[in-house]
Amino acid sequence: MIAFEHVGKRYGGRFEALAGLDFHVRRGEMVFLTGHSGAGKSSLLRLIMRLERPSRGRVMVAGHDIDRLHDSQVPFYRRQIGVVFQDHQLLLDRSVFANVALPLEIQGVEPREAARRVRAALEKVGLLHREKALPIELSSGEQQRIGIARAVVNKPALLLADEPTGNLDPQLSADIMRLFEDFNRIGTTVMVASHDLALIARLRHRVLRLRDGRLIADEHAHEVAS
Ligand SMILES: Nc1ncnc2c1ncn2[C@@H]1O[C@H](COP(=O)(O)OP(=O)(O)OP(=O)(O)O)[C@@H](O)[C@H]1O
Repeated sequence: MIAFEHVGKRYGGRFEALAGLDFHVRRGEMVFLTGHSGAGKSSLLRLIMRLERPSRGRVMVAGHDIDRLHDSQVPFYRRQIGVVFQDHQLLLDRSVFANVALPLEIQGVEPREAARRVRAALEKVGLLHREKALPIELSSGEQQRIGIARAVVNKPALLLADEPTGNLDPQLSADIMRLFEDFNRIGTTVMVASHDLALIARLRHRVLRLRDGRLIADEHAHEVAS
């Protein structure tokens, strides 16, 4: 699903945020990405989303070198990736329903079909009963669930999350990670950047560890546990 081949990223021509990255993520895998602040986790995710382009090497997603996508193909490409941010980035003056519907609205999905898909996504994150609420009326854990519903409403093959539990207490963080596991179980490839080492260790998935822009460990569940 994802292949990094000797990938490097420089910002402003001098600073190397990522260097010599080589790894593969198989379709259907769930992977954590960890490392200190500034290690390059967000940069790596931004390369996959093609919000940034590599200074070196190739980023392959679903068999395509995404650097070779024509500008006109990029919006279509991005729509196939669900993205969850730490601060969920919900529109505060729109209902829960409208927030989750937004990606479908942008694509021009027919309203009845969109409503069906929005409700299915809300049901998966356990918040169908809050569809009329405004984001401000929800707890931070619930807001993050809405962010996840919006990310999956398109049924993306790939789900990326950048510190999705950054602001949540341990119990809510575990609940959110369990949701990612649910989507992974139904076939979605999931990559979650997180610095919550205790939680990551408990969940027993593969862990890619970055330090100063380099991959210093690629640990599979059995190695993490031992
Ligand atoms: N657009 C940019 N221009 C210049 N430097 C950048 C840019 N984006 C990131 N960097 C730098 O690249 C390095 C990696 O940053 P990145 O945000 O990818 O790390 P991170 O592991 O996600 O950190 P954090 O957990 O703090 O978000 C940092 O030193 C950062 O300052």
